[in-house]
Amino acid sequence: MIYTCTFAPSIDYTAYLMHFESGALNRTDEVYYYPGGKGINVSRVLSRLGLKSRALGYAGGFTGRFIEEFLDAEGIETDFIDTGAITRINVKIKTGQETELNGPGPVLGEGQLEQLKEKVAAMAKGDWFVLAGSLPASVPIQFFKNLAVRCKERGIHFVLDTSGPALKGLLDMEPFLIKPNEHELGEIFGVEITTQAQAFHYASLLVDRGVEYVIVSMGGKGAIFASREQCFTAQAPAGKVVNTVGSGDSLVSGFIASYIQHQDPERAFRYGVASGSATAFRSDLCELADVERLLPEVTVTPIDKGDVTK
Ligand SMILES: Nc1ncnc2c1ncn2[C@@H]1O[C@H](COP(=O)(O)OP(=O)(O)OP(=O)(O)O)[C@@H](O)[C@H]1O
Ligand SMILES: O=P(O)(O)OC[C@@]1(O)O[C@H](CO)[C@@H](O)[C@@H]1O
Repeated sequence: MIYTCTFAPSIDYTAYLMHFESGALNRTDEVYYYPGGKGINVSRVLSRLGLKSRALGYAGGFTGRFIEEFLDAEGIETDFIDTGAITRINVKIKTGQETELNGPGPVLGEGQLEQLKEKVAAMAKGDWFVLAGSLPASVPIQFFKNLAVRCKERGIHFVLDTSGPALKGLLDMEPFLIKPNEHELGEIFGVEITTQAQAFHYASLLVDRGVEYVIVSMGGKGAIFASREQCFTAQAPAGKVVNTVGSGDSLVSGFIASYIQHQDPERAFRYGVASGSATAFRSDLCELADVERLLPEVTVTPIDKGDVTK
């Protein structure tokens, strides 16, 4: 079973308008309400790619109910722990440029953390635990480390897609896959990363620290893949960008979906990049047909590890 875990889900209130002026009354043209949060996006894309998953995490209030009902209507199993508070609404403003306003995550007590621990304890060898999205700063990093240790001990694939101090704090837990974007990777090392060569250099340092697969997503510039054995670059296909929210999560889903079927990292990487771009070219997340159509347009090139320089 694939379990996704979103500590801070959201409703993504996505508004399209021609111009946005800060400090003025703006009226929107079209609006959409999507269930959001990185783990939830991973579950939604997996479902579109034909894979079952169970969405874990924390939700509450009328917004939490909206998310559960939406996922239920899409046939996605949920098992959220009640926060007793209203789950955040994140505002995504689309004017050609993309502006985001993300709310704070929930405040959690020990009992609520214990409940998640029990769910992870019940997972079995070969399962996947995808911990994605921001993690509340109030939860001690040791809590997440313990979850990662549990995954390692039980042969559960631990996929980590978070940012900031939580990402930095969990790198040494030997996750199976991490997928920072170029900014998140730069944050780990306190540098700015703009080229694939730089991304390779720093991704390789993470592989040396024990991460099995590192994918660095770079928006329209594509992505890079690094592991102990192989390195690849991928060029993203060209297309009309509509909404890139969730494109990174779609990359993670596409990778997992293909990897489960073929255990081939290169093939999974290509499928992941096609999934990421397919989402960038739609208002909501990608559908299987979009991914299959874009797949031949993704160029994956092997890189000699010896050629990886800054
Ligand atoms: N402008 C674009 N054109 C083509 N493909 C894109 C574009 N932006 C994103 N993608 C695709 O989506 C993948 C992930 O994008 P990105 O690096 O923006 O992820 P991210 O920052 O983690 O996104 P999010 O956090 O919103 O999910 C890229 O590797 C690429 O395949
Ligand atoms: O605030 P976080 O948890 O870092 O990111 C949350 C978020 O921006 O990420 C998803 C896209 O990846 C959106 O659905 C959601 O609104």
